[in-house]
Amino acid sequence: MTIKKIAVLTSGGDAPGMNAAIRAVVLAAHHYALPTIGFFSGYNGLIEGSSSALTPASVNGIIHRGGTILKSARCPAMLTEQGLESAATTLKKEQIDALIVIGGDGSFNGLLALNKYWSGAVIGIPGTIDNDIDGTDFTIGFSTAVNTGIEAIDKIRDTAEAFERIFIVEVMGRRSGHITFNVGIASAAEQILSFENFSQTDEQDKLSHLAKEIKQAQQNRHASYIIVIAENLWPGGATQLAMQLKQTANIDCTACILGYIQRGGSPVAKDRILATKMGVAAVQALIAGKSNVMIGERNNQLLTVPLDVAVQHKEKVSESLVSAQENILALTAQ
Ligand SMILES: Nc1ncnc2c1ncn2[C@@H]1O[C@H](COP(=O)(O)OP(=O)(O)O)[C@@H](O)[C@H]1O
Ligand SMILES: O=P(O)(O)OC[C@H]1O[C@](O)(COP(=O)(O)O)[C@@H](O)[C@@H]1O
Repeated sequence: MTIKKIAVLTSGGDAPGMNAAIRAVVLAAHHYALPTIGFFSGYNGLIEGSSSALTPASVNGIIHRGGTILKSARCPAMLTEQGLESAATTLKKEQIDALIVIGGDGSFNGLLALNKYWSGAVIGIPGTIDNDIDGTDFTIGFSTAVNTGIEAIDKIRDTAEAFERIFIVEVMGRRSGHITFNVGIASAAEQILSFENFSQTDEQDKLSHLAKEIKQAQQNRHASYIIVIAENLWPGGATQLAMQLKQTANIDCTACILGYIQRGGSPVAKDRILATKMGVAAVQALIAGKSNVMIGERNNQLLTVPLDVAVQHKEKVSESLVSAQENILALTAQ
């Protein structure tokens, strides 16, 4: 099928670098003389027919901006037959031949579902701070989120040192520990608690182990102590863990939830460049007749990955990272 007109949208949790990806898609499409339109607010824009033509002028001056000029959303209507039919109707009405979606695994599942209602070509670009997509070493936004987490914890470390305090810092990642392990290791956290090294059945053991470790560190006059914990891991989160340490071992901890700060801000160089390469590759993949694939990058080489493979969640946080933390770097191991 010859591609004559393409559409692009951003969906799911926004990620720094999404604007850089939009820009690259629009500039590459312009280069190949393909008119492009952007749909607003994720799949809502498709269902409601909310869109705007995108030209090189529309993407001028956005490469350094966090968030997404096309806005993003979680769109429950896409989980219904009616929603999918409306989305397909809009694409047909606008005479779109190909749709590029910048988002996470949920957004890719949306593309796979849409396929049954619309025969155009679909391409995914991995944009999520969580890095939880198979077939690519990195997703757009992950590097910036990790840097933001490190910068925040470096600051927390200063006050923790001054007051000899224990902090429990909760970071994002939905159900995967890429952010937790990378931020924890790079900020020299004394402990990292994530899905890869903790299960909820270990709760009581972990609590007494942590209490023992913290008391040992206090005896050894470690001035500060930082535990980095993944969101959705400990029942009740960092605040509850701090309360339990107080109740069971009389240890005072301060809980600090980094939250959405990790999703915003200007993308670091790595995300701008990854996003730009992937945006160009997405348009080229369409021209080459590809569909139902995600653009990924492995060992610095761009590649295409079937969308149904990208969403499998088989790839985990590197074992060497987990093992280095557990056996060498954690205060426990020293
Ligand atoms: N199985 C599915 N079928 C159709 N659409 C889906 C499906 N899963 C997710 N989506 C769409 O993709 C959107 C984004 O997914 P979500 O999981 O929230 O974020 P992300 O893409 O960042 O993982 C959802 O709000 C929904 O509109
Ligand atoms: O913005 P919401 O809907 O509260 O979602 C929060 C979730 O979004 C994220 O920031 C990004 O996740 P996705 O990219 O999968 O949407 C997660 O780290 C976090 O768990």
